[in-house]
Order: sequence, then structure tokens, then C-alpha cells
Amino acid sequence: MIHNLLSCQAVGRALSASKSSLVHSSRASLWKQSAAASFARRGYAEVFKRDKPHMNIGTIGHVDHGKTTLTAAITKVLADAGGAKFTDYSQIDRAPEEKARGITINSSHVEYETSTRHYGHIDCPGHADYIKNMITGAAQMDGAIIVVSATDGQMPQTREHLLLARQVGIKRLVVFINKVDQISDPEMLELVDMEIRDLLSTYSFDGENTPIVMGSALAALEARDPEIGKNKILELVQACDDWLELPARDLEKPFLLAIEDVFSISGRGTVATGRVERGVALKGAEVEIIGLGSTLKTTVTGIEMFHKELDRAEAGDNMGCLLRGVRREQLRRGQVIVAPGSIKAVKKVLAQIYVLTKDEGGRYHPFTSNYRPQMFLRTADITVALTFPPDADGKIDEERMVMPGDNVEMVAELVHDVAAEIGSRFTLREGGKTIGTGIITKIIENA
Ligand SMILES: Nc1nc2c(ncn2[C@@H]2O[C@H](COP(=O)(O)OP(=O)(O)OP(=O)(O)O)[C@@H](O)[C@H]2O)c(=O)[nH]1
Ligand SMILES: [Mg+2]
Repeated sequence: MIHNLLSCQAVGRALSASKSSLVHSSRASLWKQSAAASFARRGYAEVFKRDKPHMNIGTIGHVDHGKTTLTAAITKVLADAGGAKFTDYSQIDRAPEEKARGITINSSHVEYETSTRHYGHIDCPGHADYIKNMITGAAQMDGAIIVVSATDGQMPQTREHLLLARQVGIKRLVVFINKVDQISDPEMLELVDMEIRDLLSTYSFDGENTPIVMGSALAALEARDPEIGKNKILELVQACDDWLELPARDLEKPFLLAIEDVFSISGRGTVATGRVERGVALKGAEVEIIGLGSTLKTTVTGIEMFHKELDRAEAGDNMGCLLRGVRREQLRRGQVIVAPGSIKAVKKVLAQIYVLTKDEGGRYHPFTSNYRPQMFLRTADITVALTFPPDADGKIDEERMVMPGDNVEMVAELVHDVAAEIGSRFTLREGGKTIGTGIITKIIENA
């Protein structure tokens, strides 16, 4: 019974995807992905073999400090050890155009393996691309290598990328002090080391214990001076293996499903459908329904997926979830079904927002304080009021303007409460088009 509803939904989804709505099209592709993943699990398709844990990292840091050279150097050194395919500088900087959530981000992905891990590595060509990538999570980084040129030391974008790394939830970094071939005074390097440790602590990273490797990416790439070249790349990669922590896998996280649709099935009860974002749902499990004014406690009495009744569903699956003693009117798209106590509803948050340019399909004009677009967070669609956070004296700048293309920190007050946490990502839309994208960095007020 539920499965018929699920297939109707899939058709509906495909239809709305054709309306070129960003939100819907990404969801439609998720549906396909999850279906494929599910088949793979059942043995219908070959599962991608990966015998080492995978982690996504990338190079961040100020313009010209050597991020792309380092990326190429890592692939070169590891290619010699048999753990990568060498990707030359020119191949990385001629990055393929990647469309992510409607925003064009030029970024390049390379991959390599160490003895213990498999890494996906992202390098963006420009500062604006780093900002967009980090805020949208287009290629999520679980950890990062911050590149600092020994000749310049920390620079504005070093600081901005550190701040963003912190805000998007990256907990640990490894530092590569580059271009040491141009420094003859060892005291100078000591100074850079001290300065970077201070800076890391300022942005709440572990300044004392973070590994700092000093070398020359160019020397490694050009296969000369191994003591500052190749050997330092190997040391850097070892530091990544040892210091950067593997992210928790979605399956190990507490259960969360964002409700997409609700049905009542006569004789059985109320069914909510949606995709399991994380964790595992078990038949008989206690759950909470959070958001849009409600916190309900109930029990999952049935799980249906791919035309079958099952006892469990897991991250990536699209499921129908039969809930005990809940009336249809109590459930709405935008709420989440979660493991009890794992997430709360919020009313007011601090967020880092990237405002799309008109070329990216965004606004033509700036906006000021108290701008009220729609916030799309998971399946929820809520009006928000955006204001600037108060300055050190508690004053709010009402005159300040936000231009298309800006990256700003703003306070978002939600008209209805919604389940969210630090690190939750959202898009902002107005009149049917996406005008911005953001990430929650602080919860100011719970519902
Ligand atoms: N002397 C010296 N030059 C280097 C080293 N590493 C990189 N460079 C040079 O520094 C310049 C910038 O290097 P990139 O790798 O393009 O820097 P980037 O950080 O990727 O720059 P953006 O992507 O534009 O932000 C290039 O001319 C490199 O050849 C090094 O170890 N020593
Ligand atoms: Mg570059």
C-alpha cells in the first residue's frame, strides 16, 4: 500500500525536477542515487571496492601561496609510491566546471592513497570558489591542509579560510609552510611557525599540537632537493594520516528523516515518507517528530521501501514510515522524524551566507537589514528575517548593504521553528529563484 504512494511521489518528484527547481532537481537525483545504492547493497550491482577508509580533504589558503602546486606535488610523490595517478599543475588549474546547487564552482578533484587511507582532495582556483565551496559544501571537506607561504606569512585569505573552516565544522587542519626554498634565515621560519600556531588558536583550532610541515611544493613537483621537496610531502601526508580524524559515517549517526509527504492509510494509520539522511530506522523504534510547532513522541510501527515491508531502513534509503497514534494533521512536510533527543528545533540562528551574483541566477540588487526571503532547510520552507549581528558595542548597522557575490554573517529569525543544528546547510530563495546559500554557525534561540 505504501509503495504505491512512494512511486507516485517519485513521479511527482521527476515532474517537479523538470521545472528546473534547484531544490527539487537535487532531490530527484538523490532519489536515483539512493535507489542505486540500495540495489548495490542487495548485490544487483557491483559495489565500488574500497578497502581503506575514505576521507575528503583539500588545500586552502591565501592566493598564490602554492595550493595547486602542492596538490600536484602530492599526486606526484604518491604516484611514485604507487598510491596515486600524477595530476600535473596544468590539469588541476584547468579545472572542470562543476555545478553544485546551482552555483558554479570551479574546482578540481584528485584522489590518492596512503598506506592507511584513501583521500579525495579538492583544490579551487580562486578565493571566491573556496568561499562558495565551503559554504555550500559542494565538495565537503572533512579536514584540510592550509598552505602558507613562508615569504608572506599569514595573509587575509589565510584568516578567512581558517574562520570558514571552523564554521563549516572542520575540526583539525594540517599546515604546510611552503616556499621555504626562498628563505635562508631559519629564524624567519621559526617566526612563521609561532605566528601560525597563534592564529590557529585564535580560530579555536589546536594551535599547540597541529602538525606544521615546512617545505617546497615546487621542489617536490620538479623532483629536486628531496630534503625540502619529496621528503616533506611524505611527512605532510603522514601528518594527515595521523592527525586528521576520519568523519563519523552517516550510518553511525542518530536516525534522521526529513518528511517529504504525509498520507493516511485507512485501517493502518499515518505514513510519512522521505529519505533517511542519517542513521538507521528500526521497526518498533521510539522516535520524535520535531519542527513546525510540534515535538511529538511516537513509535515506528512499519517501514516500507521498494514495494516491500522491511524491519529496517538506513541512510540513503527512501522510506515510508508508519507511525503509531499520530493523526495526519499532526504531520507536515518540513518536520523531521528523529532518534529521541538527537536534534532540537530552532527559532533564531547565526549563519554564514553566500549571496549569489546575478550571473549565478541570483539578485540584481543589494539588500539591507530585515530582508525576508524563504529559507529551504531539508524539506522545510520557512520565511526568515535577516539582520546583521550586533557589533562590539551592541549596535546593529541598519544601513549596511549586502551585494550579490558577498559572503556575510547574518542573524536569521525564523517565522516557524525548524529542526536544525550547527553545520546545517540551507538555501535562500525569493520569487522562485535561489538567491543565496548558507550554513548555520550558531544557535541563538531554540523553539
Ligand atoms: N619558489 C617557490 N615557488 C613556489 C613554490 N610553490 C609554488 N610556487 C609558485 O607560486 C606561484 C603560485 O602557486 P600556485 O600553486 O598557483 O598557488 P595557489 O595557491 O594555487 O594560487 P591560487 O589558486 O591562485 O590562489 C606559482 O608561480 C608557483 O610556481 C615553492 O615551493 N617555491
Ligand atoms: Mg590554485
